[in-house]
Amino acid sequence: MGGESWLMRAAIRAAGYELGNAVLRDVAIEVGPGERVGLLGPNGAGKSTVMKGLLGQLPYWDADVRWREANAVAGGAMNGRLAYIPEQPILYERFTLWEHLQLAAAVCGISEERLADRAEGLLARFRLRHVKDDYPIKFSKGMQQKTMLVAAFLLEPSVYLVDEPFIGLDPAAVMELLEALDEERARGAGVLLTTHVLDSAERLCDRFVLVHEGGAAASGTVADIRAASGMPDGTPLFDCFHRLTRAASAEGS
Ligand SMILES: Nc1ncnc2c1ncn2[C@@H]1O[C@H](COP(=O)(O)OP(=O)(O)OP(=O)(O)O)[C@@H](O)[C@H]1O
Repeated sequence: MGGESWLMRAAIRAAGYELGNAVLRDVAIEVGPGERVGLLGPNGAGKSTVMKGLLGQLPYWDADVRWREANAVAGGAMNGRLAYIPEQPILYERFTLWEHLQLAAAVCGISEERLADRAEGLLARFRLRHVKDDYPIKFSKGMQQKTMLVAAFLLEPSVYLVDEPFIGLDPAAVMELLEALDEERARGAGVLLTTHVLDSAERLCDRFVLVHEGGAAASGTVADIRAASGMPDGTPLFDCFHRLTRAASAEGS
């Protein structure tokens, strides 16, 4: 995978929206070059909270996040390593699509030349070239999501954090997204994605972290998840997920 050698390891002790009030405890996530890791869990389990914490957007984040490079370990420094593709587009009313890309480039230290070089291809790929001087606030929801995709792919990060990629995009756009992610994986990027579409997750991801009621219910390959759920070989992830979340809810009640 592009000769890259690094590993992101996040050990989250506690995280939440008010200091001392944890909505998430004891969740560990690892992503390496070329890997696709699925962060799964029911509504309210804490998936978006993990993403926000990794991005430094949580008031309460007691976690140890390390990047292991070939021969060194770096703590915390996320700049330029992560790109976030949110489920709900984050857009500025007064900025055109091109200005959104200029802003993303400026924040991440990408030169105007690099922006011009890379953005045109991405706009063409996601079929947005004809609206690059229009205001995304007036776009359809799917076009707004694609605006977020272009901004993220522009950055060429180590890890893509992708929140629910299969909702809101049309099937062609989902294919384009998956192809673009595959090209980035070939470059050496990793992907951490959240989704409720478990059959797609099973097909696409190498490993999984299943969060439930603010904790890790299981993690590993699909075989590990099957073993943790006590289900036989060949059982779809969907059934393992239900077995595990029901068992955890029953224990908690
Ligand atoms: N801004 C916020 N302020 C306070 N609590 C929040 C906030 N956002 C989320 N929470 C709480 O944190 C917990 C985890 O929410 P989170 O959004 O991480 O879940 P999720 O797994 O992403 O759910 P979904 O699948 O519905 O998107 C929930 O109990 C939720 O109510």
